[in-house]
Amino acid sequence: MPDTPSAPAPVILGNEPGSFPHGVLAERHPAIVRQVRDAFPLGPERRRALDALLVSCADGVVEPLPADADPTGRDRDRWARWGMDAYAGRSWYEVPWLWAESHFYRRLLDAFGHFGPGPWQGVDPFRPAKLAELDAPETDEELAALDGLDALPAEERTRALLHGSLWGNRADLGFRLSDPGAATGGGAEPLVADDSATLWSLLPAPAAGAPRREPVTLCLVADNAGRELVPDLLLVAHLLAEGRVDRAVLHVKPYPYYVSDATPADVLDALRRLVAAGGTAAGYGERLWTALTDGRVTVRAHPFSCAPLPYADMPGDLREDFAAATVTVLKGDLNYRRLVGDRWWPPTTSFADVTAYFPGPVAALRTLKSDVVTGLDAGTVSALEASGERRWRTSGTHALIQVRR
Ligand SMILES: O=P(O)(O)OC[C@H]1O[C@](O)(CO)[C@@H](O)[C@@H]1O
Repeated sequence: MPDTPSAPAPVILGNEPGSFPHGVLAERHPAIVRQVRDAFPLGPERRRALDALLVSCADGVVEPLPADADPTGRDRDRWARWGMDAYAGRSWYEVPWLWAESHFYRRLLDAFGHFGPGPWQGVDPFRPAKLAELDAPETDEELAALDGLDALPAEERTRALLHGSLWGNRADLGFRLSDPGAATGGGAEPLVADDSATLWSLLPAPAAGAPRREPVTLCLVADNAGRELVPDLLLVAHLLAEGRVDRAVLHVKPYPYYVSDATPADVLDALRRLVAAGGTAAGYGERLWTALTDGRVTVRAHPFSCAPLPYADMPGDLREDFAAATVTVLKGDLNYRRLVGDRWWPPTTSFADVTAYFPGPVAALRTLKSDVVTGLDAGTVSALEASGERRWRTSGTHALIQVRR
């Protein structure tokens, strides 16, 4: 029996040296700043801004967004609503870890000049790494392997594409920065929760000759670009082709975020990659291209997708989007943190209870890359604890499929 929480668990902070969140703030963030600094021929002003961010990461406090951080002024208002007034002046390590990480990326883009005006306005500082991943031989191999799918029975093909999308979440560039081995470990890794049968009960394959039913809409809240987004797109194309889904809304980030998170530009890159791949992959790519042009698939980049807050705080228009979907599938670790709240839940806490606020059926497809987890049964937790694998929560070697109808 899952445990119903009697009160919210403590929010995860990054203030404990030696903990995973502390390492992200103290080590990963400076490494990301240096990577961006080295990847572009930035002028002195931008380099100074990035160096100032490095100093701030080491021992600084959260500062209000400067007046020139956002030419439209709208983003400053948003950050005010998202907690800036409460957190400005406090240490990066003492505010919620989710907030600190999310805000770091906003500051990094600022320092880089992404919000302009200037030559780097609109440029994605992570694009070189994203494109390298999309062009890697491993991507060719993964796409060529799709040719073998046609021989599989329909249900196995669907399962293979779901698992491709799930484990594609291990391909996360920010993750690899500090743990290069983690994303490449071979072999099928164990699922710690698998509600895929519930997912398919929400998206059944239409039986031949069955009466027309209500249109089925899938909301897919994407995570990383490149080798995660490609299998996400394949899954969407497949569900459309099978008639399990009539329409799909793909949510991506409005600006570069958490190194490899997908933006609209990344959707185009991935789609072009599919279409150019030939074979079965190109067939999926072309189907998706058509579905985008006829409106069955739409792409949305909502500002809240880059908010430093849990989905429980989502605004009304986004709530309506999710409420209109037959099911919303959230990809990846960060979306999971935002879905269940980035808290020290006991792992057996009921997933259904902590997502009860979500405006409709919701599914999480996630590899475990941070401490938060819910919805595990007690036996699974004991087995994980007994396995001697200290980092099962954070190493990306385990995954889950959780669904709340
Ligand atoms: O790409 P994903 O699966 O959302 O994972 C990103 C994860 O990486 C981190 O930045 C560090 O692990 C987490 O904060 C975040 O949850």
